[in-house]
Amino acid sequence: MSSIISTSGVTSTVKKRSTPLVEMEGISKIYQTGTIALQDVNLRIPEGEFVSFVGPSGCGKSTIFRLIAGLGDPTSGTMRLMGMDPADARKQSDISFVFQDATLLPWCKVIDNVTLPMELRKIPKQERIDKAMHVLEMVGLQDYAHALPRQLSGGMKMRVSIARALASEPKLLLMDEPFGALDEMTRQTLQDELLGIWQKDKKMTVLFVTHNVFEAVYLSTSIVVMSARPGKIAETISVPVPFPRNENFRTASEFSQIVGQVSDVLHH
Ligand SMILES: Nc1ncnc2c1ncn2[C@@H]1O[C@H](COP(=O)(O)OP(=O)(O)OP(=O)(O)O)[C@@H](O)[C@H]1O
Repeated sequence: MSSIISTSGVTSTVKKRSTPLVEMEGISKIYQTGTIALQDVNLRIPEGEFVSFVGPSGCGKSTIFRLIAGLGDPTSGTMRLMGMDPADARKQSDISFVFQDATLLPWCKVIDNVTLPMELRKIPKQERIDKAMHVLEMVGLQDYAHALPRQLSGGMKMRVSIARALASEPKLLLMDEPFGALDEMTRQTLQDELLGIWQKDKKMTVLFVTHNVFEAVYLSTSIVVMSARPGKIAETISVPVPFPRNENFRTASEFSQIVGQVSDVLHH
């Protein structure tokens, strides 16, 4: 089991020898308003991990994602993606985003929503349709390719959003509270589907923001627990439980023990 990462000043063991997919060293971000969103963040995430970020509102989770995606620069510190300068890495490989709001274009059919980013990147029409149908099948929506978003439930809309993100075969998938607006049953179904997709493609790394500690423990190989004002990594907790995980894990003593461990760090 590879593990990650570090907390401010303390770097934990990285058993995997390959270049980390995401590497942050002494990253700070101060917005123009003077808010110190991140202070001295050190992070090393090997390829193929599923890492969740939890922490109080405003601790800088989305800021970390924005820096990785290139939506703004750090105030200080160094960052490398896939062992490269971030701008070069972003040109070479895809980084996809999924947000809490599925952000589908309401007047476009499901398939057109999924193919749109590929169209913008000038991928030939037949190729983008083939890829879109493939990812829609992965999320079980192949029969809804020609439906409009308003004909779908909240969970189905999120599946379309995930399919759209997967269509470009990203090396890195950033998910910012994707299941936050869904009911518990739908959320759990989508968690299992997402894990199934991630396991099929061992090279895709997923970074996942959630406020739900149970969700973080169920999904992740490691959990980055953050603290606020200023935003820092309080601790990184490994979840050394093999995949595939299923309902039995949710009721296992190991599960509640790790939930307790994460909650303890969150509340201190
Ligand atoms: N564009 C911005 N300009 C100024 N301050 C900002 C900006 N974006 C975020 N902040 C501030 O930076 C801090 C970190 O915000 P961020 O959105 O990264 O936190 P978060 O952990 O994702 O929060 P939440 O869990 O509520 O989504 C907050 O205090 C926020 O108000």
